[in-house]
Amino acid sequence: MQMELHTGIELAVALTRQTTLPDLLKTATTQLENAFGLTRCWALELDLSGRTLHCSDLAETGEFDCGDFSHPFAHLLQTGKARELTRAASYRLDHPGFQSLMEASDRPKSLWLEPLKGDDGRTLGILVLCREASDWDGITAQPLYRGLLHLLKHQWIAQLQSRDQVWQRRLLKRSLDNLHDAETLRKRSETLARTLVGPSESMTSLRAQIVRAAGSQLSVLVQGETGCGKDVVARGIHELSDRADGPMVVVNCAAIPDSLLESELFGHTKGAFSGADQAKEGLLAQASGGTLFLDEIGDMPMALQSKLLRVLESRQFRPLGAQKEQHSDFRLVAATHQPLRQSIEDGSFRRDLFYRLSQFPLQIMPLRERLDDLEALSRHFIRLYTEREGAGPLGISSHALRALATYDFPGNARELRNIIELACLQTPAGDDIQPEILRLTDMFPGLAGPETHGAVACSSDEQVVSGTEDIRDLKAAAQAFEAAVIRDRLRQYGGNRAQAAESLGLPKRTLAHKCLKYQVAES
Ligand SMILES: Nc1ncnc2c1ncn2[C@@H]1O[C@H](COP(=O)(O)OP(=O)(O)OP(=O)(O)O)[C@@H](O)[C@H]1O
Repeated sequence: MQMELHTGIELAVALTRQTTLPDLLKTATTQLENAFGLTRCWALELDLSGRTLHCSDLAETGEFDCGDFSHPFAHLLQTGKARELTRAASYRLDHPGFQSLMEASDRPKSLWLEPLKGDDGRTLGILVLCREASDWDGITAQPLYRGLLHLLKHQWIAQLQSRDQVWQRRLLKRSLDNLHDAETLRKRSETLARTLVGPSESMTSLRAQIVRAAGSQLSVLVQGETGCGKDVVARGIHELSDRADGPMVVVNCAAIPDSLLESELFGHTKGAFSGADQAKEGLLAQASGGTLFLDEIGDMPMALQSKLLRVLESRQFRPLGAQKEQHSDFRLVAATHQPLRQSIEDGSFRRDLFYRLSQFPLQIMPLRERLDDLEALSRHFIRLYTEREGAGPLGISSHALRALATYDFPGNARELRNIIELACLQTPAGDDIQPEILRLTDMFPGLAGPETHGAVACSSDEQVVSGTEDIRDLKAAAQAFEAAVIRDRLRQYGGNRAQAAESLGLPKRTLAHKCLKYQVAES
């Protein structure tokens, strides 16, 4: 009796010391084997779904489907009653997992199958006791056996509960993290909405994408018609990124002559070419730690595209005339109003560079397709005007907003801004902008869409001459004519600037400049 008590206490201490369920089951089965002279003891654990018993000691075959009655455990779980199984009976069961359990137990003469349930009736699993004798009552009736089982069940439940708690804590943490992410996303989108204005669905979704893009290091390609806000988007990405304290270097690839673009980007050593009397750091190097914004990337010459691709792959580059390569840790944002896929087909843009640039593609819808943004944008531009000029109109009338909504804004938000600023100039401080002040069609008639083409916008000499009596401002009329011709020519060549420029006897860059100036969209 004394001995049994001593053994019982030792076993209990060993069981209560285990901190994981596998350790607990391992300790319990070893103790049962030692204390009762078993040849083997197995613990099978019921999984959370309650459909499968697992025996981790039987690596590959240790899974027992609770609905499969070709092994004895399904029946045992159903009845909930412990029972003996003889070696002879075991041969009749052809379940492969059960047969490997028998093999691993050296085919004992008798098995005792003991289902284990918690006090709440929840089934925990099964103990399988193996032995060369059939006298199970001699063991199962012992207080030590009953006591051990009781303690095992208690500890088993404690382990499951702590596993549940860990799981719950993890779930809670994950939900909190998600909530936190969503909250951060919402706050950043709100901040962005102060500079990238517009309540439309497409603007709201664009802001959310910008916040996501800003949180990554992926190269971003911003596409959209001229004047639709690509520059604002690029700045938003930089300012919301963890590089916000670093530089944002902006390069307009269309504005720098081809011959200079490479040395501007890569920099050069002293004497690298005639005229290079000073070494100059390139824009790639200046952008290190920050963001490099390559605007109008579609205008980058082919030879430079290959070099840029190499830089993007390694962030290494060699200034002109230099022996050594340099490293620059910049994040790239590129933008274009050109349909780059078309340029790839035409052979004027590298496909591999396109894919490198557009790891995170962003598309800005033209203003005419998101008229929901008109009012907010107009008020935003009025506010900017009054802040800058110190005075100006109070707002804009609903009639004026309706008038704006009838216009198709080929120059997008930039054109709206110009229209609003001109209207601000003509509206007395404290008044609202009225529709008659808005110069939607007469600033650049050629830009206002086919239905508003006036005489000046037509390309026929006769019509131009016949419309001259209306002209009050020769410079504006000449510009309008120029814009209309460019617009028509671009239409004729399906938006291909190179062909349009050639047909007008203009360098491509001059045409690009004029398109920017007159807000001429490609098609
Ligand atoms: N959603 C917007 N919210 C506030 N301002 C905007 C928005 N979109 C454009 N703007 C304003 O419109 C003008 C033109 O925008 P931006 O220069 O970003 O256009 P872009 O697409 O880069 O033009 P381009 O094709 O000529 O490079 C800027 O004054 C800019 O601040």
